[in-house]
Amino acid sequence: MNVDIGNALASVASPGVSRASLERLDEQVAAAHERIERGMANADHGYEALNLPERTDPDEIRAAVEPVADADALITVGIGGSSLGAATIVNALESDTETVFLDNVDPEWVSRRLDGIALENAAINVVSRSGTTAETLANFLVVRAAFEDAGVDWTERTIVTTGESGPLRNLADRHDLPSLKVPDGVPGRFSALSAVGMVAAAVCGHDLEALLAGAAAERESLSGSLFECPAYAYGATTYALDGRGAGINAVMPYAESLETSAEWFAQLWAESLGKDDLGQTPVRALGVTDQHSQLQLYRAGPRDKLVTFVTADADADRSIPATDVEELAYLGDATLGDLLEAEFEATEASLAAAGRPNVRVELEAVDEYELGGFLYGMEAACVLAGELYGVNTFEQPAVEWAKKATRGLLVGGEFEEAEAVAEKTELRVER
Ligand SMILES: O=P(O)(O)OC[C@H]1O[C@H](O)[C@H](O)[C@@H](O)[C@@H]1O
Repeated sequence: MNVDIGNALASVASPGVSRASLERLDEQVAAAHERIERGMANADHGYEALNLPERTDPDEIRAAVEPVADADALITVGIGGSSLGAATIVNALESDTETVFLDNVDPEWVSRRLDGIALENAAINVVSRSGTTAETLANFLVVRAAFEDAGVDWTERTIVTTGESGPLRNLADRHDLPSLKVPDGVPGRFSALSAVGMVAAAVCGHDLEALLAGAAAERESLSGSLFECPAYAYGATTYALDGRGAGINAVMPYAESLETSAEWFAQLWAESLGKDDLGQTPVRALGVTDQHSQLQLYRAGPRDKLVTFVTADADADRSIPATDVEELAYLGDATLGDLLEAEFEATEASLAAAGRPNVRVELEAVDEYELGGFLYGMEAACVLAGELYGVNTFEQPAVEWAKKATRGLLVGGEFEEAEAVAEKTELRVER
């Protein structure tokens, strides 16, 4: 990936960061890079994620999915980092395999998605690092029962990706299911370039080697200077802008195929950096659609946000038919791709003209190689930002309270968190 941070400079935007400030910040980037390189060399927890291009074995993944390589449909059961990386890759690329990601427990939605799939030749990709995540286990039990009700042997259609122990590992062992191990030392949100994110890609027939090659190329670009490394340029610029008031980062891909990547980025950024009262709030947006939705706020609302445009050269285009409607004649000489490109450039310039900081992240295409580079690059940007914030990038203790409250509400027992639910302060306004 390449980045263009020109519209984040103080000469363009407020808040903005001066080139001199970036040059001073570059000294911290160099020190952070040394820590990152050390962490990678030692395979330390979290930093190990940046070793995945060398650690992930595509042959091992393909061998595990071989029994279901012919699947017409793939149901991925996981949540958070155990779903979003896979969904980003699969939703970005074309495949004949119908894919469903069950990462919520909304009963109507789960039923509608399941009822819409012919289970006879479908496969189940169940993913959970801990093997204990309530939503994933609940959905897996529901999906398994649906297979049984359809008379389909789920044990012949299920791939498990989980840790060395836990309920899912026990299930895989008990039924001798094809299984893969989540990589040690890699938090879920950083695991897209491992079996966690790539089993789904393998079933869909995507090029795993190209994904990893793109990531490896991004790995090679990591250097001690933000002026030489796109990932660090992005991580350092977002950190500097947050420190100057841009506490919100709206990620706005100009490609429908990259919409899910904004959801993946939101977890990566929020769960890694949202600690110690610090962190930048990711907002998911989509170009051109949000030009007719959120752009008003981005251009004329509070000066508290950065817009991250993600662009990719599309390989397919489509002409806009000529029309005799005079007001629309200007469209008839263009293609949809021309219109999308013009709208992106106009929106980018519109924000710059209003002094609103924005950054461009450029992919040369939406293909496995570029996707691998983007996933790796944003992960490296996040690791760098975490070093600059001085937070523990790789843990997420704040998500545990709600889990305990949920357990307490469902099973009772000694969960003070559940008692807090009963003590909610109310001020109801009813029709
Ligand atoms: O992979 P699992 O153990 O099922 O965890 C799935 C997700 O839930 C956890 O609560 C964390 O918030 C995420 O970082 C993680 O990716």
